[in-house]
Amino acid sequence: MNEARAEVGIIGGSGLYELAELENAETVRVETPFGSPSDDLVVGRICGRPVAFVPRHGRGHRLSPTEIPVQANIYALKALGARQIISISAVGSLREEYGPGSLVVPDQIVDWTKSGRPKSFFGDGIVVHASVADPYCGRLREELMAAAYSATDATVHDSGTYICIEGPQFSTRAESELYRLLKLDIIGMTAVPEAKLAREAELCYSALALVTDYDCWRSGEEAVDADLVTAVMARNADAAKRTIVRLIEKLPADSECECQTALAHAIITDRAAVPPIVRERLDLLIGRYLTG
Ligand SMILES: CSC[C@H]1O[C@H](OP(=O)(O)O)[C@H](O)[C@@H]1O
Ligand SMILES: Nc1ncnc2[nH]cnc12
Repeated sequence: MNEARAEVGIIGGSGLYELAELENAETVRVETPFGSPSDDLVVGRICGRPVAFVPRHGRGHRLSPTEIPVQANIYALKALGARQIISISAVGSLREEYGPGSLVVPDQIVDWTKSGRPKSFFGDGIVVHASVADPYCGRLREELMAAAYSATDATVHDSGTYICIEGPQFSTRAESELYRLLKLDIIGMTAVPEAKLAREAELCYSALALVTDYDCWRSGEEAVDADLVTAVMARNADAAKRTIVRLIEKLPADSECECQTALAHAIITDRAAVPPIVRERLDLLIGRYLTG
């Protein structure tokens, strides 16, 4: 296993494929029992704190939301030592008040994915039922909001439900209207299974969502397309980067959190029945719960 080289992991989304703020940056290739991450990771320092970065779609945006090796990305960040993850995403808005250019720190997720993306590290002889009632870390959300307020002039929304669709197509107008009727706030294609796997890996996980568009529900507005998302992200990526730097600058060094014991009451399988090969594969994630 790799040495602990990161405290914080950053997952970059559409429009955020590099993090120039990382000092003494070094590229590292990490292999995991769940395959290769989206791309090489970069480890370095921000405000003296060790940080690892991975672009979830790969450099050059080669991976569709369905193709992202999310298990490998989360596992690789944990293997490098990260205990907290900040996810950066472009999202569409389903509400008038969440205008393009604003930032949202979501607090809930609705999973509307359909392809059967791998959503758990577990199975093959071990059953783990983690709670994702609150899929984002409350403590890290507070830190992230404070950082966004103080480091940017953008409007920051302190809550929002993110509906994760399968993609890669954007929604139909009827779908977009349906999501609005359901009182959902923002829409994207990547929060699932990322948030769920971070919880299974007992990592604190919070997201900074950058609103790029009004999807296709708003009359008088062009329906979203990829070029629009890219253009708005190009204008707003700096706000995300400033927020990350401020967050890391202020982040307490010893943040104890319940996310870090999320599986303490989640493993239902008789420990004696867990196959040795599964034990070995999951050692980094749950080895401490399988001893004895
Ligand atoms: C480029 S538009 C659609 C694309 O953007 C969002 O990605 P991410 O969450 O990684 O910023 C959305 O989920 C889609 O993957
Ligand atoms: N309208 C939208 N739908 C899904 N994903 C998005 N990412 C950015 N805008 C989006």
